[in-house]
Amino acid sequence: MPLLKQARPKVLVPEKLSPDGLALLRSALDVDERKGLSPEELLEIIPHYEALLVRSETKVTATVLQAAKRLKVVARAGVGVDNVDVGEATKLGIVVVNSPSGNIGAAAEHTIALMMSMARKIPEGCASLKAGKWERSKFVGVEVKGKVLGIIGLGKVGLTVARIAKGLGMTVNALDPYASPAAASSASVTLVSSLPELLSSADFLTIHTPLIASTRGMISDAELAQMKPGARILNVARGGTIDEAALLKALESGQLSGAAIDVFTSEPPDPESTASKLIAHPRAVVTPHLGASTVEAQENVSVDVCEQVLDILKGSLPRSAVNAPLILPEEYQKLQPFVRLVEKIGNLYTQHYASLPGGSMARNTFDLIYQGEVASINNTKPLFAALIKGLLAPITGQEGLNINIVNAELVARERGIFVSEQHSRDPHDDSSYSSLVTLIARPPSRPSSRASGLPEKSTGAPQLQHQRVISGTCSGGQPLITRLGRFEASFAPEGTLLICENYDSPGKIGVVGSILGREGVNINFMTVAPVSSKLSIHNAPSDAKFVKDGPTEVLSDVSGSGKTEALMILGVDRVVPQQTAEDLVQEGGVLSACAITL
Ligand SMILES: NC(=O)c1ccc[n+]([C@@H]2O[C@H](COP(=O)([O-])OP(=O)(O)OC[C@H]3O[C@@H](n4cnc5c(N)ncnc54)[C@H](O)[C@@H]3O)[C@@H](O)[C@H]2O)c1
Ligand SMILES: O=C(O)[C@H](O)COP(=O)(O)O
Repeated sequence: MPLLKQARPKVLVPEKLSPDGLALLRSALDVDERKGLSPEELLEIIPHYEALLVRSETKVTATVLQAAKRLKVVARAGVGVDNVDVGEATKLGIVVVNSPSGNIGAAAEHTIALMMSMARKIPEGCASLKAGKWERSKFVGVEVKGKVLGIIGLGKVGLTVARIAKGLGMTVNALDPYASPAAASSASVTLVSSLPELLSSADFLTIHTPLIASTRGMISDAELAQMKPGARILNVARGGTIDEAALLKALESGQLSGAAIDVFTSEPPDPESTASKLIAHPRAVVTPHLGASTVEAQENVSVDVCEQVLDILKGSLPRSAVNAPLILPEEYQKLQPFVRLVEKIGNLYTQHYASLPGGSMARNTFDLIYQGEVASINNTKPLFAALIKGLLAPITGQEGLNINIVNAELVARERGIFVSEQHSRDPHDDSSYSSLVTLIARPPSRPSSRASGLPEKSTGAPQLQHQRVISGTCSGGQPLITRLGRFEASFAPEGTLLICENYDSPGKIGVVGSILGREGVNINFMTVAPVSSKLSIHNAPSDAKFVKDGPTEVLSDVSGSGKTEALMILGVDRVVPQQTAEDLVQEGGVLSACAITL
């Protein structure tokens, strides 16, 4: 029989990307280069892809992201992610990565190239000569040496521009409320405290900020009027930071001697737009968003983001995620087994306790307690995300599967789930394990259960409600459940399990086995979990902790029957029908039977 070939993840590349990065992808993924897609075509094909690689042209809108059913990552081969709806991607659990430093040098050199071109009228001289003319006196320029360069945004590109400009003999002033004074001073840049101060001192003004609320339209009529008459302006950052109509007016009036622009509010500009009039102005030096267009920069950004795409599709964390927390690879290695454990604990919680009176989501406030070695992990975001995923996966289907460190907090907030994470390095009571993770569901307080509209039904057994606790550890890198409610357990949370609560009496196993056998359900393994003699959980809301409890008999006889209870956990080979679970209670005499799949 021919072997079924497993489908490889698919990557859509709708823009020109350097082949160096794409070559890395081809070993593991199907790379689909589809340049020139219309927005409608993109929307139509995006459901087939696990990854999308773009530059600044493709508009990755909320509609595109919502249509992308399998998308795990949007990779921006460059810096600016303003063409990606990062908020929507976060909601959907799609990681957005970029290449924050691959094209800094290219953008800075392009800025300097435009400044020199504008100062020395290179484009005009070149065009004139190509037109067969020899016009020398018409193209007299100015020198930059000894002039003042004003920089708005002293980030990676801004600082690189500043260093080159210093080398050209310029004085450099900068405005950036978040810039490091040490970095500015080491580049001999004077940080000024206000925009008017920067504008009035600059012979050349250059913008190197992202396009955000505080920078949109930051240079308009009023600001241009504050500049020295005859000053020159540059924008190699983002269209929209300078008001194009105001800039055109300032060029026409002669307030500005020149403008050098690489980026526009709409790209490519509409032929009827103000931007197109600006482009046509004789004292404007313009390029079609070429700041990052060097062979070197394109290789850098392509390799950078393609490596990250591979990481994400392998299940690791990328190094430059725009919407995910930074977790170092070595820390992640340590976390990984516990991520699986916590997800299993959450999943087990919902499936097991949802079958009890009151239902799982009657409780929405949890304590997640890390004890022993695991408590030394500081960045527990992946564990938090795993818990939310585990809790919700059994009741939300596809949405549950899409929960990850990108959107876990948002999802938890939207669903009103509160988790208090607690670290305790003190040795825990069960010292046979080096690490222990415990989930405790707090009983709903009266006002909040009313507010949530999910009142918990009384089971007539308040002690049971107080024992919604699951503990686990990692043994040989594999998850192991060590406590389920009042019972001291030891089972791997894998596959289909039947969890039966019963009185610990001879012959019970045989009865259960024969009922299951009658239904064609095979038992793979069985383990009995006695009532724990060691631990109990006190219901302290904010500082839940383990304490030694009273005499064992009190715990063993929570039902008040005088008999000893135990939990029987059976690993079975197929899903157990609800009717069979009911038969186990009716005919088999077990107290409760709950079938779960982990
Ligand atoms: N034209 C191109 O091809 C090209 C190439 C690379 C980068 N870029 C663009 O250049 C810009 C800068 O890139 P970067 O890598 O230096 O980014 P960066 O994040 O390193 O630097 C941006 C700086 O702007 C500062 N800033 C933010 N708001 C500000 C405000 N209101 N006033 C003053 N400063 C403010 C920040 O503090 C930061 O220091 C981005 O918009 C990027 O997309 C364009
Ligand atoms: O933000 C960036 O990295 C630049 O604007 C480059 O854009 P590009 O990849 O479309 O050239």
